[in-house]
Amino acid sequence: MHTKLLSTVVNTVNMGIIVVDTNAKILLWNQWITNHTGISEHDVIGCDLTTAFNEPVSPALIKAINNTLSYGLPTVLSNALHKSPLPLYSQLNNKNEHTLMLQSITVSYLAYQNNKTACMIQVIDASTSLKREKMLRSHSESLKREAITDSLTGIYNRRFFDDHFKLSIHNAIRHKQCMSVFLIDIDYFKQYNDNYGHLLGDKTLKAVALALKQQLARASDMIARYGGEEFVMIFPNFCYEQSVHFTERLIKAVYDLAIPHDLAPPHYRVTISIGTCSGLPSQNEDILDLADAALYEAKQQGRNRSVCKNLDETSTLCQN
Ligand SMILES: Nc1nc2c(ncn2[C@@H]2O[C@H](COP(=O)(O)OP(=O)(O)OP(=O)(O)O)[C@@H](O)[C@H]2O)c(=O)[nH]1
Repeated sequence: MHTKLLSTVVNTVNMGIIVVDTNAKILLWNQWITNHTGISEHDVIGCDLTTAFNEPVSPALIKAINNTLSYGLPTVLSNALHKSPLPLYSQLNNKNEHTLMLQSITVSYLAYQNNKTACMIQVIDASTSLKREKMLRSHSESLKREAITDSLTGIYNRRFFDDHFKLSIHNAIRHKQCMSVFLIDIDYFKQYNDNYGHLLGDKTLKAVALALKQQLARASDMIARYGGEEFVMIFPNFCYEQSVHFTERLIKAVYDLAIPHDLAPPHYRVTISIGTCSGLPSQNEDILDLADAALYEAKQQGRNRSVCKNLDETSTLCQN
């Protein structure tokens, strides 16, 4: 009665069980293994494990069995290193396509009646847990990405900028390298929204963000949405003279989008103003505050222009 119950359990359990003797001859082969090989227990009892399957068994598993039998200790085959030690198929129909099952295998030492010893191979289908793990990893990566991305424009958001800015200042001071900060603001954007509506305003914000982003050439350069219709760029190892030339490119890139703006004289199209500050920073706020002051000056001077400040010489250059 008890033996029958045990046999039912062994053949119902949702895992593969193979037991081999000290000569690697098969003593037990449960229904799960049959389901995933198409080979019945009856055909393999007494056969050598290496010949029971019609395909090769991984040498790592043979080694694990030998080790377990020699030292009486269990062995776990990591499924990161050994994906499919046994020729098992999740769905036998797929056998022709050779989609082997991903497996987690544990080899255990068995000591039973009259000092007999054997080795039990337990197999779990790791495909589902690996798939779940992969899904969770990709979900957590996309959550991380979302947390630092501005949902409207797809560029980095203010949160990312705040962290990145601190790190950039730290690196610039540490390596004694100049850096540049650019604050970029769309001109007369309130009037644009009032005249064309919020939806078109959003579309224009996206177009401007993309045009600005396309000007970035180095992986180390960063653009983020600073707030509303304002953007910020941080360029490490980028000095005053370079930033002066670069602002010209930014202004032209947005001007060339040729987005009509009937309430923005004298060009009557969407333009930007830029305030920049470059040099070797000393304190976090200095460089950003100076870029902000430069942006204010650019607005005061008529917009569609940049004002560039040099932190090292505290000189200012205005361009239009
Ligand atoms: N469509 C849209 N508008 C936004 C968004 N965020 C901020 N704005 C608008 O941007 C406008 C900014 O207006 P202001 O700060 O007065 O600046 P401005 O009209 O561009 O004037 P200047 O900067 O002086 O040229 C406001 O009308 C905000 O509602 C957004 O996500 N979408």
